[in-house]
Amino acid sequence: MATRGQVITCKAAVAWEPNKPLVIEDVQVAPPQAGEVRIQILYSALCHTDAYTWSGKDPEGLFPCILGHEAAGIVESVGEGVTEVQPGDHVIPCYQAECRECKFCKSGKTNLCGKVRSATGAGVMMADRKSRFSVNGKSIYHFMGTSTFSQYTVVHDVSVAKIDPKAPLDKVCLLGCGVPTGLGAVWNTAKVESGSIVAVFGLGTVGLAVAEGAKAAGASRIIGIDIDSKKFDRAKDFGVTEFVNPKDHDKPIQQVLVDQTDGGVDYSFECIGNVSVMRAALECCHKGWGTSVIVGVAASGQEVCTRPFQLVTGRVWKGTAFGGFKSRSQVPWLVEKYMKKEIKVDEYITHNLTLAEINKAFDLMHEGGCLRCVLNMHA
Ligand SMILES: NC(=O)c1ccc[n+]([C@@H]2O[C@H](COP(=O)([O-])OP(=O)(O)OC[C@H]3O[C@@H](n4cnc5c(N)ncnc54)[C@H](O)[C@@H]3O)[C@@H](O)[C@H]2O)c1
Ligand SMILES: N[C@@H](CCC(=O)N[C@@H](CSCO)C(=O)NCC(=O)O)C(=O)O
Ligand SMILES: [Zn+2]
Ligand SMILES: [Zn+2]
Repeated sequence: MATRGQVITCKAAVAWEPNKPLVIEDVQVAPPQAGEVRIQILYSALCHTDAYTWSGKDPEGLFPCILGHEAAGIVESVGEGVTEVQPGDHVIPCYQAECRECKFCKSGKTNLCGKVRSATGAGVMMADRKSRFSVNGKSIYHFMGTSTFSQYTVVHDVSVAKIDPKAPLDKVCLLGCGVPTGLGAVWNTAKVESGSIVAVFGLGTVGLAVAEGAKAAGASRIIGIDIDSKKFDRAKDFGVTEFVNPKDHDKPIQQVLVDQTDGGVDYSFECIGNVSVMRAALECCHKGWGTSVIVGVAASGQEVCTRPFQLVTGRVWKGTAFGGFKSRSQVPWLVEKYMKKEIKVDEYITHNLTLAEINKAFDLMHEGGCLRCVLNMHA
């Protein structure tokens, strides 16, 4: 390829400062070093976590940076020693790496991987602790090891899932974050059994994917909780069987749910990032066995609390990152499930815009009607 080994200048949305509009810049993207992969990003969706870091509330947020972590593209070139992907491969960048060698990967107990986490948290690449992005010589930080709001990005080889080239990249880009997170929270983290009563707090993409996963797992009731009643009609298509708006009740929402479910739900999922709701989600669980899974990402300085008695009496509090899925191994499997129409993806896409329209896409995210907005990165 003509660009192999060369610096590529391309368009990217740069977050120069928290909360200031992203700026489409000509960005220089350095060639991949050993163990790295340069990807042409074709489609990138926006996730609530991008907005969270952009807002300045993420303790790991670094500026200037290139956000974005839910995307799909084609490998442009690879660095020395990269064997599992080659130029032309269709891939999904994975913010949760999978090296298959570290203590975490070998534990059999978690999907977290320790190999590159310190570098991705510091916005740099492992090899030299430097960024591959710059604008007129000024270094720009990476984000979550993916930085997909750029036409080209560089990621670690342990952070790339090779997928079926027949899969439509404008759709399967969603399998980089929100949909797997919700499905996996149910299937891997909670392990919901058939007949269970499930409560889902927050009916955005992640909450709807929880509902979809719970329906597939055979849940008998799936109660959707959201402060926006307009969410319910759409939620029914994803498996939600009942809807509760906390604003319609004087009692705390946990009490409302306990009353409606003969003592509490079997499983609850917090898909908002609000620590008060996290508490409610735990406390609406059934005494003795109810399990609550935290999926939402809360702002710096926020802490969860409850009476320890809630746990003493058998409720279990858990959290999940990327739904517990092993990224490189299982993202291709999720793509296959989509191709066989076993999981929804298209249904989560409510808007399609271009990279140049990225600020409008973030505005849409804060409106109730938007689930996922997919950006065409080269239109
Ligand atoms: N753990 C992970 O790996 C992971 C992965 C992806 C996203 N996330 C996080 O999951 C959360 C949800 O993401 P999303 O993209 O679905 O977000 P979203 O903004 O689309 O959805 C959130 C929903 O919560 C509702 N809501 C807000 N406040 C509420 C309240 N007090 N009570 C009830 N409902 C309320 C909103 O109306 C909205 O429907 C975010 O915090 C995101 O950062 C975590
Ligand atoms: N940097 C934040 C934490 C953000 C966070 O929890 N990220 C989730 C993925 S959200 C995707 O939309 C995650 O996977 N966390 C595990 C990890 O980052 O290793 C903070 O510090 O609060
Ligand atoms: Zn995300
Ligand atoms: Zn690992």
